[in-house]
Amino acid sequence: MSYLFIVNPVAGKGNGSKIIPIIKEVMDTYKCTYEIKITEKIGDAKLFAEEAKTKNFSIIVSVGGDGTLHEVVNGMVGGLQKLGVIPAGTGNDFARTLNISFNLREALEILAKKKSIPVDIGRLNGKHFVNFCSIGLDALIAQEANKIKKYFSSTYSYVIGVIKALGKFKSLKVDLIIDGIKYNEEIMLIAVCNGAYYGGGMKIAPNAEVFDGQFDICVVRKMSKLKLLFLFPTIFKGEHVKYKEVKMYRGKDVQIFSAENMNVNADGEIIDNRPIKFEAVNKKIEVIVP
Ligand SMILES: Nc1ncnc2c1ncn2[C@@H]1O[C@H](COP(=O)(O)OP(=O)(O)OP(=O)(O)O)[C@@H](O)[C@H]1O
Repeated sequence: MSYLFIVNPVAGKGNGSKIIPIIKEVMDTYKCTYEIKITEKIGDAKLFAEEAKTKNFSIIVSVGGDGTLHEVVNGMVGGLQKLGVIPAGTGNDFARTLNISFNLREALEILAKKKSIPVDIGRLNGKHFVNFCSIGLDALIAQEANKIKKYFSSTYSYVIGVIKALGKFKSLKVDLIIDGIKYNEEIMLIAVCNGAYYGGGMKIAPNAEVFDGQFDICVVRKMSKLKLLFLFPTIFKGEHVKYKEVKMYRGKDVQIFSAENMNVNADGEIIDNRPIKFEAVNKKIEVIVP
């Protein structure tokens, strides 16, 4: 049983590189065989995970944040290896959903114990995502937050992103089709969630389960920007669902059409993608969990 650690050294403002001696120490203690590969640029994590599919590794470990994990999963999907998640990024929302400890030594010990469960992932026009995808105000917030998140905490970057994006954003008219049922909506944002958290700990889909084969879909309908400012802090505890403008749906196939331009925020990375068609893929990846 051999581990491949794919380490993003710049994740979490440099957390990724600090963890390497701890990986060696814990893996040696548990007498595990392992290899460490360090990413140098965007795309490396996906490439390393893809290459590992034909090699003798049984567990591929993403050491970084949700962006690194997104790449690793896209590289390893279709292979036989299990996935390990070491939360060394700024947000680490998927690790939060899976209850993986943010204490790196504890997270490594979880890996060494090798207990695993099958989890769902999402597919967007042939590519995959682990945690969520969103459109609307949310994608604009991520764009703004990404510009500054190297310098500030993820929550602070997110809040600044909200304020900047609110200044620019106009609501979007969309056709939302969930499992064949069409809803005409005018929205501020739609989040299609596999996991419960996004944005560094915001509980956007409080009842989401990663093994039910379905997405939890959060639709925030058109509202005044002032009201939205009051709504945002309530997402941290999942209390936004009490607002009448917030509607939660559940479904396996989700399509979104709009005459207007839509960017998609996929696990925190912005992609321009049309048509937008999400598909929940049930129990696609075996993940090491506590
Ligand atoms: N050596 C590198 N130099 C610069 N960027 C890199 C390097 N290796 C990987 N990357 C890119 O860094 C980006 C950010 O990584 P990641 O999302 O894992 O960390 P984070 O932003 O700190 O965490 P989170 O997404 O949980 O907030 C990813 O898009 C990844 O492709």
